[in-house]
Amino acid sequence: MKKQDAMNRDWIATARTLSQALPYLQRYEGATVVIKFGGHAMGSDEAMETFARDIVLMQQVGVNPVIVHGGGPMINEMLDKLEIKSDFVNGKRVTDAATMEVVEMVLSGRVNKRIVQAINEQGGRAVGLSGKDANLMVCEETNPDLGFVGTPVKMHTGVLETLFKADMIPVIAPLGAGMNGETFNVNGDTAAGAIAGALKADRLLLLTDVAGVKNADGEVVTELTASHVHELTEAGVIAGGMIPKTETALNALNQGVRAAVILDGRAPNACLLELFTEHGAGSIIRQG
Ligand SMILES: Nc1ncnc2c1ncn2[C@@H]1O[C@H](COP(=O)(O)OP(=O)(O)O)[C@@H](O)[C@H]1O
Ligand SMILES: CC(=O)N[C@@H](CCC(=O)OP(=O)(O)O)C(=O)O
Repeated sequence: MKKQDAMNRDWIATARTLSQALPYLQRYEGATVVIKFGGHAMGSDEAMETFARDIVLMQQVGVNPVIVHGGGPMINEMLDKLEIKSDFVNGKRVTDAATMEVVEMVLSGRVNKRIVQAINEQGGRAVGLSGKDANLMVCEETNPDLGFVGTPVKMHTGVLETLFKADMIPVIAPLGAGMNGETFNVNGDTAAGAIAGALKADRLLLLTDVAGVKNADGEVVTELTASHVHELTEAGVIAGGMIPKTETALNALNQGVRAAVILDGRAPNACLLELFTEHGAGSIIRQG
C-alpha cells in the first residue's frame, strides 16, 4: 500500500510538471533555439539518446531546434591512431592540410551521422550538413599561424529556413567554406554563435561538461550580464575553455540573440529543464 502511495505521488508530480510547462511551451512556440553539443557532452550512448529525445520533443512542441556539434575528443582519437601530432593555441587546433582532412572526415562523417541517427531513432527527421553546404558559413583564415582555422564572415541561412519549413532538424558540423575553395576548421562554439547570430535565435544553448559559469568561490552564477562576464574574465575566474564560450555568448547577444545559456550537457534532460521549467539550468547570459 505504501509503495502504491509513493507511486501515485510520483505520477501526480509528473502531471504537475507537465501542467506547469504550459506557459513555457507557449513562450517557445515558433522559437529558434541553437544548441551547441560539445564532444565532451556527447559521451555515452545513453547521453546521446536522452539528448536526441529532448531535441525531438522540442520540435514536437513547435520549436525550431538547430544542432551545431563539436567533436574535439573524437578528432584527437583519430589523429592519435594516424600518429598525427596536434597542438592547440588559445583553444583552437592548429590545422595543417593533413589535419584538416581528418577533421572533416571525423566531424562530417562519424560524429555528424551519429547525432543524425540518434535523432531519427527517436522519431525526428534530422538532416546532417556542414557549414560548407549551401555556403551556410563562409570563412576567412583566422590567423596564418593556425593554418586552416576559419572565422565566419558571411552566413547564408536560407538552407536552414528551408529545413524548418519541412519540419526537419539541421545537424551542423563546424566546417566553413573559404572564398578560394578551401575548407576551414571552425571551433564548435564559434560556429554555433555565428549561426545563432545570423538566425537571430531566441536562445543559444552551449552544452558543456560543467554546471555553468562559476564565480571565485566555485559556485555557479545563474544569471550574468556582459559586464559580469568582463569582470570575471579580467579577474581570471573565467579561464581556459570557458573564455571562448562566454565570448561566443556575448558576440551572439550583440548580433540580436535574446539570451545565451551555458549548461551541463551531461545532466539528464538539460535542454528541457532549461527551456520548459521554472528551475532553468546553468548560467543565463543576457544583454545588461
Ligand atoms: N569560471 C569558470 N566556470 C566554469 N568553468 C570554467 C571556468 N573557467 C574555466 N573553466 C573551464 O572551462 C571548461 C569548459 O570548456 P571546454 O573544456 O572547452 O568545454 P567543451 O569541451 O564542452 O567545449 C570547464 O570544464 C572548466 O574546466
Ligand atoms: C578550430 C578548432 O579548434 N576546431 C575544433 C572543432 C571541433 C570542436 O570544437 O569540438 P568540441 O566542441 O568538442 O571541443 C577542433 O578541431 O577540435
